[in-house]
Amino acid sequence: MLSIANISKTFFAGTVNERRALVDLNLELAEGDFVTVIGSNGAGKSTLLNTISGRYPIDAGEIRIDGASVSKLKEFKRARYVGRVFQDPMAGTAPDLTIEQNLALALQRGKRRGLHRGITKARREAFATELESLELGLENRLTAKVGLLSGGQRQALSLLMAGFTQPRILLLDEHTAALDPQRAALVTTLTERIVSEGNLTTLMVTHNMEQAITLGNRLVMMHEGRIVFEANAEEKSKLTVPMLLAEFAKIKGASFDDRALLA
Ligand SMILES: Nc1ncnc2c1ncn2[C@@H]1O[C@H](COP(=O)(O)OP(=O)(O)OP(=O)(O)O)[C@@H](O)[C@H]1O
Repeated sequence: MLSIANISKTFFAGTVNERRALVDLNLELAEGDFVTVIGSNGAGKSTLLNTISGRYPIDAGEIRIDGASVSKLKEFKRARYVGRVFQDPMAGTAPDLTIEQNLALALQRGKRRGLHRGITKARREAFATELESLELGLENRLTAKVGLLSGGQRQALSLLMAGFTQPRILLLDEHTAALDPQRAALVTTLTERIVSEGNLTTLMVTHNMEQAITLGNRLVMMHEGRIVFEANAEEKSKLTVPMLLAEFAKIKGASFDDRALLA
């Protein structure tokens, strides 16, 4: 479904600031796979997501979605395949639009043709039902500007919107990291629900090893632009945090004060 073959990405190539963010990386996702991605700081996790979304062009290799190469497609053209929720709660929603306007935009993006833009009574009711499931009281605030919401509320809304668009790939980039533990737990539960209800093929970057083990059916560990450890569904079901730490310790040069180890 998503095929990443021998991709490389170097920033500032040939200068003193050269950074090899991805090095000949390969990853295949089957339909419905939910892969958690962990790794040291600067391992290339965000860059991997950014190359899939088209934010950064790759230097070499190929990215295919459903067999078709998207390597040369611009970010806005890939947006119809790719849903994304970032660490920054401010990034996924439009602050000056109301909750219902944000939801309507997301819905429109999912069904590209033959959809009128208006917010009908029926649609407003459908939005309210969806929002009710978040248990954040947002169903009563459909006409409130999204900029007024808390970080956790915005993240929950971003996820709901990503689910609406039925993306071929959902990219989650530390999307619970900026939230307090209670809100992070809520957004984590919502993530599981939206991914499983939509059978969404998902890549989720996290620094939280417990979360990386609990969520999804596969896990990959990155270091210096490469995948250095992988666990399939069966292996993952037996994984523990100490086992992951042991894998991490095998990596030459990985530092023990890395955030990834402390999460
Ligand atoms: N836009 C950019 N310009 C220059 N260098 C970049 C850019 N984005 C990433 N890099 C570099 O590429 C490497 C990989 O960075 P990336 O952000 O992908 O790592 P990460 O695994 O997501 O790290 P973290 O866990 O710290 O967020 C790093 O050396 C980083 O400095």
